[in-house]
Amino acid sequence: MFNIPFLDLPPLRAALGTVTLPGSKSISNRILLMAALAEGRTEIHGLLAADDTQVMLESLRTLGVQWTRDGDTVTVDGMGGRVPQAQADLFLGNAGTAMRPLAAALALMAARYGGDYQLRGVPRMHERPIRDLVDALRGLGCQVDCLAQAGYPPLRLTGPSSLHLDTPVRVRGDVSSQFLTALLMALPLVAQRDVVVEVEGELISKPYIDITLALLGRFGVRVQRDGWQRFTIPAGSRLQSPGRIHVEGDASAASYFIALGALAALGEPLRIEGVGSDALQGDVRFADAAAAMGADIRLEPNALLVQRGRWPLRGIEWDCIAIPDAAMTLAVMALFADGPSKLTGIGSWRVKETDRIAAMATELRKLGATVDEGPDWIRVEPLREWRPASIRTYDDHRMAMCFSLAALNPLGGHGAAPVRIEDPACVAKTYPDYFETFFGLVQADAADVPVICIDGPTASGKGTLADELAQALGFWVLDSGALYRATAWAALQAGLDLNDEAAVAPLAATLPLRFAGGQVYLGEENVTEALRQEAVGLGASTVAALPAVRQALHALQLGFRRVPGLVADGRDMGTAIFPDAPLKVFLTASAAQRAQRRHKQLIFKGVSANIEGLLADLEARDLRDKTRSASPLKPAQDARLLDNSDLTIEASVDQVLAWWADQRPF
Ligand SMILES: O=C(O)C1=C[C@@H](OP(=O)(O)O)[C@@H](O)[C@H](O)C1
Ligand SMILES: C=C(OP(=O)(O)O)C(=O)O
Repeated sequence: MFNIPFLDLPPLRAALGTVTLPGSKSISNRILLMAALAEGRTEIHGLLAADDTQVMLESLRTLGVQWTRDGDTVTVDGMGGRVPQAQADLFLGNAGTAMRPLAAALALMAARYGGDYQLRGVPRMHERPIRDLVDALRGLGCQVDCLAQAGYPPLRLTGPSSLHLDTPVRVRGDVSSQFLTALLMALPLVAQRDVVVEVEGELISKPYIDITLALLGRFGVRVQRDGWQRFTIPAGSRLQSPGRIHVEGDASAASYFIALGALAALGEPLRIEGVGSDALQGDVRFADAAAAMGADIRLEPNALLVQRGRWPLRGIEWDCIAIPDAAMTLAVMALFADGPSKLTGIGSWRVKETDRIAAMATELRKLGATVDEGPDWIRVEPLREWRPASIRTYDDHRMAMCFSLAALNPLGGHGAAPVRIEDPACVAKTYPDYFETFFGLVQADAADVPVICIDGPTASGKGTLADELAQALGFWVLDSGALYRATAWAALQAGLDLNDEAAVAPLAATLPLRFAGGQVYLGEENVTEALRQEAVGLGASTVAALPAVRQALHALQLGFRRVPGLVADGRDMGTAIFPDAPLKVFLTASAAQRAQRRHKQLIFKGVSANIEGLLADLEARDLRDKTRSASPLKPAQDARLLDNSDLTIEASVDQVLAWWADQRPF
C-alpha cells in the first residue's frame, strides 16, 4: 500500500492484462458475522483483507469469538447465537457493514441475555445516520442510546429488556439498506416465533438485500419475502454454518477495471477475475451502465472481459439507485464521453464515507470539468482540456480509486496531464493494494514517466537518499551501482578477468537481476550482502569502465522506468541513461566525510577498517570514475548540486523533495 501523503500518476495511454479481485466487502462482513453467530465452525475462503473486515474481525475477537487466519482463509468458531462477552467497547472504523449489523445483533443479545456494549468509529462514522435502525431496535424493545448526537453513533446497547416480537418491526429503507440487512441478520437470534419486518419509505440499494437473503440462505435461514415491503423470519430459524464458504470478488471494485478496459484496453480485453454472470452482488450490473456508455463487455460465470467499444464513450442518463458504490465510477467515465451524463438516484452518496456528490463535483471541476449537482443527482460534461490536478480524497477509498482513471486523460482530449491522488492510503478501507494492481495493468509513454536521477561519487549517500525519495513518492528505485556490482560478482564467481571486456559484457547482458523488498536477487539467489563487499565494489568500478558492459546494461536500466515513476541512483543516470529526466541531482560530500561514513558503516557491520586506507581507496576510485572514457562521473549540465557534507539525511531528502515540488504542475 502507498502510505504516503500523495501519489502522482503520470498520464496513461493503455491497459492490458488480468486482475484478480479482492474478496467482496459486503459478502465478507456478512459472512463473518453470520459465522460468529451460527452453530458450528465456518471456513471462509477468499475473505477480503482490508480495514472494513479487520474491524469486524477484531470486534468478534473482543466479543470472545475464536477465529484463525491462514492466508485469505479465516476459520470462525460459531457461538450458537450468543457471544461470550456481555460487555465490550468496539471500534468499527468507518465500516457501515460492521457498525449497522453489529448494532442490531448486540442490541438483541443485550436485550435477551443482559449486556452493555459500546460501538464507535472514526469521526465520519459519527456523522453517518443510524436513526432508522435505532428506531427499529427501540420499537422491538431494545435499549439503545446515542452517546453523542441523537440518530448517530457512538451507540450504547444495554439490557436485559423485554422484546416485542409479536408485532411487525418497522424500519425505514430510504436512507440506507444496511438497516434492513442488519435486522434480517440479527433477528434469527430471537426467532422463537415468526418475526416480521416491514419496510417504510422506498427501499434503496435493493441488490444488497438480495446478498443478505442469499447468504442467510447459505446459513440455513430462509426468509420469506413479500416484494420489498415485508420480510418474515420463520419461527425456529437458526443460523447454521454451511461448513465452507467462498467469498466472491468485489463487484464494486470491479467497476474501476471495467472502466479501465472501456477506456484503454485497445487491442485485447482486460480480464477481471472473481465476479461475473454468477455474481451475488448487484454491483455487477454496473456492467450494463458501462456497456450503455459503449464498453465492450463479455461476462463469464466468474470473470469479465472488457475492452474499448464505442469511442468516445456515449453520455448517458442512468438511475443508479441499485448500484450506489459503483456509480461513482460512471462520473469519471463521463469525462470521456461525447456528451453530458446525468446520474440519478444517488441521494445516499451524501451520507457515505464523505458527501460524495459534493466531493465528486469539487474534484471533477479541478480537472476542468463542468459539473452540476442536485440533492440526489450529478451531471457531468465531457472534458477536452484536462488540467493537472491534485485530487482530494476525503478519506473515501472510492474517490481515490475513481480518480486514478483520470490519469488516462491523453485518451480523452488534447495533451497529457499528471494527476495527483492525495492520501492514497485511504483505499485501505476495501482495497489496500489497489494502486499496485492498477500500475500492473496500465501503460504510459516512457517520456511521461518521471525519473529523478541521483548521481554522485561513491559513499556520497546516494543509495539512502534514493531509497528515501522513492519511499516518499511511491516510486520505483533503480540502484544502478548494483547492476555493476552484480556484474563484477558474477564475473568473479565465473573466474573471469574483470578487464576482459569480451567475456564480461555478455555476462552483463544476461544478468537475471531483480530488486524486491530492498533486496537484490540474481536468479533465485539473494546477493544483497555479497554485493556489499569492498572487493565487489572495487570490481564494479573496473567493469563499469568497459564500454561494452555499459552498453549491455543500458537497456536493462531503461526498463526500470515504470509507472508511477523512478528514482535512479548511480553515476551516469542524468548524463547517459535518462538524459530527459525532469530532475537531476548531483550529490557530493568531501572525500574526508565520505571516508568517515564508510568507516562508520563498516564498523557497524563489525568489519574492521582503517580510515586512511578507505580515504586513499575513495580518492583513487573518484579519479578512475572521473577520468574513464565511457561516461565519466560528472554532473549533468542541468543537474542541481547538493553537497551533503554537513546535512542530515532528512535535510537532503527535504531539499530534493522541495526541488521536485517546484517542478510539479500542481
Ligand atoms: O449492505 C451493504 O453491504 C452495503 C450497502 C450499500 O449501502 P446503502 O444501503 O447505505 O446504500 C453500499 O453503499 C455499501 O457500500 C455496502
Ligand atoms: C458506502 C460504503 O461503505 P460502507 O459499507 O461503510 O457503507 C462504500 O464502500 O462505498
